[in-house]
Amino acid sequence: MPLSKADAVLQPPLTPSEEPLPAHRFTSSGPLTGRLRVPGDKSISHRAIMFGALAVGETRVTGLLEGEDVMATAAAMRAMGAQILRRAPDERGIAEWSVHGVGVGGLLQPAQALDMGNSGTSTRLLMGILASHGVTASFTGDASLSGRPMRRVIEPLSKMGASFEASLGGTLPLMMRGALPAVPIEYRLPVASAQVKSAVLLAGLNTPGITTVIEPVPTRDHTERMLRGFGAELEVEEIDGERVIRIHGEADLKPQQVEVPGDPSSAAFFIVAALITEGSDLVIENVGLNPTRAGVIEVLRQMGGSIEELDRREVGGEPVADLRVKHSALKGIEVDPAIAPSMIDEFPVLFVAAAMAEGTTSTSGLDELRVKESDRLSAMAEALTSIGVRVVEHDDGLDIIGSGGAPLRGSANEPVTTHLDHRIAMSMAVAGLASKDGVEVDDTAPIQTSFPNFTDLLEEAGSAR
Ligand SMILES: O=C(O)C1=C[C@@H](OP(=O)(O)O)[C@@H](O)[C@H](O)C1
Ligand SMILES: C=C(OP(=O)(O)O)C(=O)O
Repeated sequence: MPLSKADAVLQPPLTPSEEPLPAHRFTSSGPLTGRLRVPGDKSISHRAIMFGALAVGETRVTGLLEGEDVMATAAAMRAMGAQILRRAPDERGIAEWSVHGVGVGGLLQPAQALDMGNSGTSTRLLMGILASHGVTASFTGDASLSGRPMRRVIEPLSKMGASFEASLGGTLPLMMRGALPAVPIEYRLPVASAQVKSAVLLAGLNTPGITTVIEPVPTRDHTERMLRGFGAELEVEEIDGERVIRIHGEADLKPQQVEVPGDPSSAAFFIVAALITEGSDLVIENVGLNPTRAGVIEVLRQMGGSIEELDRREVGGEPVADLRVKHSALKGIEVDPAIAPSMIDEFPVLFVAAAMAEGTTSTSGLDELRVKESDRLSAMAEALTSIGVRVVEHDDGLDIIGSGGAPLRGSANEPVTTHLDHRIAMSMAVAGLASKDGVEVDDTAPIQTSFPNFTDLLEEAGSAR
């Protein structure tokens, strides 16, 4: 379908700005109350655009996260032939995205390097998709992404026949050539990573035969759920405590209507903000509660947090509920490392909850946090220490000695450093709510990657100035 002029002007610019925003001071101002909705799930939004671009026909998506990471995925899929546009919001204010796909195997060679901005998910999943397309593509990214490990996908995708030229150390910028036909493999994940799992499964989509991924530790399963929803033949079996996932290649994907639930990783900032701010009683609507993502709720409850699930239902094939969160006296616990994969992005804000708890919270088994947008263990240890929290950093975790509910000191003079990491910026903003002097965050621009209206929502909920 050709784009009408009206539709065309609704295509937002998809290239992220790398301009830092001025430092912002987050301070306490009162309880968080009322009701709010966080934006759509980032993992599901990336996949909705990617799978829509690989289906034949029009996929429509509501609730899409319009953050820079997802826009980087959309720009890349456009550059390889998919038509992607945003329709004007309806009377309820809901904007719908339309993706006209090219079919599995139908992506075109991009004319320019694919700029992945800050997004690991875009990079690794697209490398998987292109591994079984006969195209050459280059990937670039910002300073944070250019430091993140890509060998974890290069290794299995090379076994499938793709070839790569990466920077020394296996990082971006890199150039790859997909294999046509690629060869199916059976791959046991050496690291608990949904991105690596997804890269191999997506390469399997256009590969003759059956590609198998064995997952010793379960990670988020949106790829499996959504690929099935788009009509791929995919089986999941549990054998000797491991998940064995098989995808049948040369698949035909059928376009879908996707409704993206609210992102539990974004909701976590507001859950912790309400738990640590006296007098808070906040409802966060429409939060995705896929069991492979909901670990943070369980851990915060173990710490004594009052988090109630209202109106449990299904949205877009995912369990969802409204969460009612009340201020609670938290206590420190030892966090079971086995729960880490189901809350891997929530540790920075969990450390803030721990800083306000009574006693010590110990965490371990978190080596993966060192290879996210920043080294999140050292970034959070440095940031929390600088606002007066007692933190002990270990190789694979942090121990945090909580204040027992007493306000944190805050950053009177020096802003905290966010290292181009949205989750460090938002976690330290939440810490600001519980501080005497407020917390100054050096650069809030990275927040645009996953939660563009974070500061506005925090203000609306009553606690930011
Ligand atoms: O598959 C995904 O959508 C994601 C997987 C996780 O990364 P890893 O697979 O590197 O753990 C997570 O940290 C990231 O935010 C999103
Ligand atoms: C790790 C994250 O994302 P990505 O790997 O896609 O950059 C995140 O959002 O916390």
